[in-house]
Amino acid sequence: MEHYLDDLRSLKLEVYELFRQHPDLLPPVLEALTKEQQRDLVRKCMHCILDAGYSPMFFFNTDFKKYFYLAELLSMIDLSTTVKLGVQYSLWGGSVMNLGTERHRKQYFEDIDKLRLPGCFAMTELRHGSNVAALQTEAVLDVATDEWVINTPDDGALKWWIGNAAEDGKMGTVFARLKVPAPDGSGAVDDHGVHAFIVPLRDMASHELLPGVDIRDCGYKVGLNGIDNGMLRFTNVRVARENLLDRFATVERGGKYSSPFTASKRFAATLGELTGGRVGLTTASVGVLKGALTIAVRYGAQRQQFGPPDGSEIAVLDYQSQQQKLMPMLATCYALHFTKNFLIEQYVEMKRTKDEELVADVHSLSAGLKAYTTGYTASALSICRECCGGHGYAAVNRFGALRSDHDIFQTFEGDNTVLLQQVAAMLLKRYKEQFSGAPISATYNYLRQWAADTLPPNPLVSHETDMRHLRDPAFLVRSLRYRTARLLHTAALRLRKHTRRLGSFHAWNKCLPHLLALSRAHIESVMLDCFLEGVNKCVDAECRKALKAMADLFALQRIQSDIIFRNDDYVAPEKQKAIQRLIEILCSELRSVAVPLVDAFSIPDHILRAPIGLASGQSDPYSAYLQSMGYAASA
Ligand SMILES: CCCCCCCCCCCCC/C=C/C(=O)SCCNC(=O)CCNC(=O)[C@H](O)C(C)(C)COP(=O)(O)OP(=O)(O)OC[C@H]1O[C@@H](n2cnc3c(N)ncnc32)[C@H](O)[C@@H]1OP(=O)(O)O
Ligand SMILES: Cc1cc2nc3c(=O)[nH]c(=O)nc-3n(C[C@H](O)[C@H](O)[C@H](O)COP(=O)(O)OP(=O)(O)OC[C@H]3O[C@@H](n4cnc5c(N)ncnc54)[C@H](O)[C@@H]3O)c2cc1C
Repeated sequence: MEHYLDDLRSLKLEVYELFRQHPDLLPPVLEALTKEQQRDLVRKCMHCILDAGYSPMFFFNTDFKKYFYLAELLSMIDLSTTVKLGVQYSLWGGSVMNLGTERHRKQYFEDIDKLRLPGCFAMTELRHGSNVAALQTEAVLDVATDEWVINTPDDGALKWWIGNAAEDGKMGTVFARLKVPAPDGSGAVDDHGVHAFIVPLRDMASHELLPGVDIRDCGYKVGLNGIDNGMLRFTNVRVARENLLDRFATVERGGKYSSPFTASKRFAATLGELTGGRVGLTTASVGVLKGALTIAVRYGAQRQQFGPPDGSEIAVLDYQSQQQKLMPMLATCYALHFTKNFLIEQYVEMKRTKDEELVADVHSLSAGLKAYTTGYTASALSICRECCGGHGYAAVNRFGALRSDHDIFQTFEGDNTVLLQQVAAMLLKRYKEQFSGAPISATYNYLRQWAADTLPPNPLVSHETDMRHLRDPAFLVRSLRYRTARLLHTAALRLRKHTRRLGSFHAWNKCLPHLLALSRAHIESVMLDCFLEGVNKCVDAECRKALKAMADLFALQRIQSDIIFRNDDYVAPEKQKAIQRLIEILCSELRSVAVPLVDAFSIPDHILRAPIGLASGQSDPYSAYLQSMGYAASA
């Protein structure tokens, strides 16, 4: 394992060194580029990475840990480049490799890998984004010519937001309703639902749009303007029958459709292509969170404002308000660090075994963690900016660009609210299984003893205020599991009650806030488990002490802030007060090691590029900032 960590460390050093040698490729923060200039910069960045031998497709195909680590490394370099690479390799490349068969892999892998074949992942339409099953683009088989005829039936079916489409994409994986003649010869058409098709968009030589393909530019966005998102309309675009990505369903010459899977399993498999992108977005978002905290903690540790009448001014990080904003965030960042590593391990195992249970588990965990992480990072970016006061608002200190670019992480690759519901659905499914005696997979095995967990603790425990007890991992783990089990049990009861009267769809909607709370509770429970495993594996005593303090703070803050723990007297009032006191103590303790904890993210100054947050600025915090604003360097 140690050897592999060295491998990742050298990847980090090499990639960051690459950008030290090419500072011109780092997006400027002092001047606003047009979208065309940003797109050009992204193309140069991508080629620089590929020319240096970092082939994302090779990593994607052979070493997922490096692939996803590359996403984290690139996130503080430029999110447009990160996402554009993700579109090319995770989505366009991934869909061809994983929804297609050996024939498609042979035909396209090399050109996709070498960026000779820039491509798109055309799923979303104007009227449907989250609801993939309702997509309307159609692919009708013309039996006479043995071709699919791809059409956009109306404006609502215009493909929208498609990355790489407006300028660069030569081809795309287009998600369309597969329609073939009904086998009974009646002349009717069978609609087999959404499938994936390879559709050429532009001439390989002239780059002109092909007949029947109309592409418009989505124009300026809130951020990520280095990506050329486009709208696509197809008018009788003809592609060979072989262009159906036919790993999960086939159509023979003459139009016979067959699939070894049920429609739902086939749909799940098609959607499975999105899982890798969600893992990638999670790791990239953790990278942004680490960067934002590095800036805010370093700045807070040296920015002085006010002080006692008889003394000098103090660092703003010495104020409890600042500590209680940033230390729980630092703890959550470390929790997410360990959990995204767990997710990647699970993803690698899933790709190795193709185990159905694990596929479902990883779908749920990746959906939940992508939603949790990107939502947390989005709010953290605002809090970190605010913790830096006015100087956090200077473009040169990067919070603005990071916030604009990262914002959409909460929506694309699956809207967060929609994805969290996938977690609740999975938990309810496992909950029902446990009563039918079906095996419960690893991630959910704490549901096995949910009955015990949902019982309020005996009064001795709910009134226990001893610090050792409050920091006992058994208490912390059991509390978060109790919350999930309680929410799951009551959600199942409520759904059963309301379904009888409202039907399942409206019952689900009536319980939606409850279900979203259940999903978040589950994700936080998994995060604490991963965090404590990371603590136990840490060999350095000092480091382990700091990690344990953060793990305790992470869990205690969740217990302190969630009303459910007081509803059932799980935590009595005096225990709640003791928890609050302990949180303040832990924040104060962690403040003293906060800078080493963000230094440990080891984001070099030439990548961080925020003058108020540079490691080199710790002695004289203003010199780098003054220089960046055009003042001469201090002697
Ligand atoms: C080198 C650098 C690398 C960088 C890498 C980092 C970046 C990564 C890439 C970033 C790219 C960003 C650009 C953006 C691209 C996009 O946005 S692409 C489009 C994204 N769109 C979506 O995500 C659509 C979201 N909607 C859905 O996923 C589905 O519609 C749904 C909501 C999940 C399904 O809803 P519904 O129709 O109600 O069906 P269900 O009953 O819920 O599901 C049916 C069954 O399918 C299972 N399932 C669903 N999804 C998956 C999955 N992903 N994997 C496996 N299984 C799945 C679901 O559990 C159901 O199963 P059963 O219960 O057993 O029936
Ligand atoms: C910059 C950018 C790049 C993109 N790149 C691509 C790409 O390359 N390829 C591609 O195919 N797509 C891409 N997309 C589209 C993206 O995948 C969709 O925007 C996303 O899937 C959400 O769909 P939507 O925008 O239609 O929102 P909707 O699904 O309409 O959601 C709108 C609101 O309704 C809520 N909502 C929807 N359904 C429910 C529900 N069941 N329960 C509760 N609330 C609900 C959502 O939470 C959200 O707040 C991109 C989008 C952007 C902005």
